[in-house]
Amino acid sequence: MTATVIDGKAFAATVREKVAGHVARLSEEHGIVPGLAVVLVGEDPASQVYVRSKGKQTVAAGMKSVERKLEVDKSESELLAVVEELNADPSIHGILVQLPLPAHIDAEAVINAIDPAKDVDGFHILNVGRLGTGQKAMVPCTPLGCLMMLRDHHGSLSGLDAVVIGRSNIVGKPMAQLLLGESCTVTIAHSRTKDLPEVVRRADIVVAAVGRPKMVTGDWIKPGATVIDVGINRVEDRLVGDVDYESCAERAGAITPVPGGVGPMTIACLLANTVTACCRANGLAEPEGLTV
Ligand SMILES: NC(=O)C1=CN([C@@H]2O[C@H](COP(=O)(O)OP(=O)(O)OC[C@H]3O[C@@H](n4cnc5c(N)ncnc54)[C@H](OP(=O)(O)O)[C@@H]3O)[C@@H](O)[C@H]2O)C=CC1
Ligand SMILES: Nc1nc(=O)c2c([nH]1)NC[C@@H]1CN(c3ccc(C(=O)N[C@@H](CCC(=O)O)C(=O)O)cc3)C=[N+]21
Repeated sequence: MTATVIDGKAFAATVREKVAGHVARLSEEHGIVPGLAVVLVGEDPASQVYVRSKGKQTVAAGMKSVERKLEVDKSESELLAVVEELNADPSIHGILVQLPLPAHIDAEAVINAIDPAKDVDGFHILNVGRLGTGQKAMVPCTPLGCLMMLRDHHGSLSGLDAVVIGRSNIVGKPMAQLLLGESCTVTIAHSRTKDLPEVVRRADIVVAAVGRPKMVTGDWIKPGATVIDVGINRVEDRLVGDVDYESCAERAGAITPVPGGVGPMTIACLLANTVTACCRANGLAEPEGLTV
């Protein structure tokens, strides 16, 4: 079998088009412009690329984009002061603090200082709890993007066996919650999982979020399974996923490429979450098709 390629880049363009449509309506009917603020501490080159790309796409969708850059040696309280300022700014509906933060800053404290209504990353403890209990939450962008692609490909996910490799707070755990919400039978695998290949072989849906280039190989994949590759690894100046694309594409029913898969969907969902947050903040009906 040769897998269907799930084109995240094209899908993301359709999400951004929907976002732009909602933004235009907000502006025409209510005079409201959604605003997204991205805060970057330090000068990590990869982070700079993402932040620039987020800013450009935010503006292209008709929204306001604010970038706040802090030098790498700024203190936690200086960063918290920036977060407080953005929390209080009525023109800002979404706040994203780019991770990872330098080691001298307590990332958890910073995330939980963001107004949960503006937490477009969905990392605030209140949004994590809401997602876990099935209440209306801000949903983390990467898992949200993965779920949109899975729903589009499968329709119903009910009863499918899903294996999520990775248990981070930003990808693995919220991904597992979303799949559980879709009535999948969910297994979360991690570095202590015994016989990972055998666990993955049971899966109808595999989501790899590990950070190890090409770790998942074709012989782990149940024929016809859907493989979602979250991994972004820079190897000799090339981007490589956590999935060995060539061997997995031979067995899978569908697969996302890297680049051009989950990455573009993550940014599109960030824009979508900003519009959702803006509508909620203004007591307006939630735009359809932008969240779960
Ligand atoms: N496309 C996108 O938009 C995004 C991509 N990413 C990418 O996704 C990947 C994962 O990111 P993130 O979740 O932040 O990473 P983390 O490093 O926070 O988590 C990695 C997870 O993988 C597990 N793991 C590590 N080694 C193995 C192994 N040999 N076998 C099984 N599990 C293992 C770890 O297990 P344990 O908990 O036991 O240590 C951990 O749970 C990275 O490549 C990152 O760059 C991340 C965010 C967004
Ligand atoms: N608070 C916070 N929220 C995040 O969502 C967050 C973060 N911090 N820190 C870093 C990770 C990583 N991440 C990516 C976003 C887009 C691409 C993306 O667009 N990738 C393109 C390629 C980009 C390139 O060429 O470098 C692709 O896969 O096709 C990748 C990775 C968001 N993250």
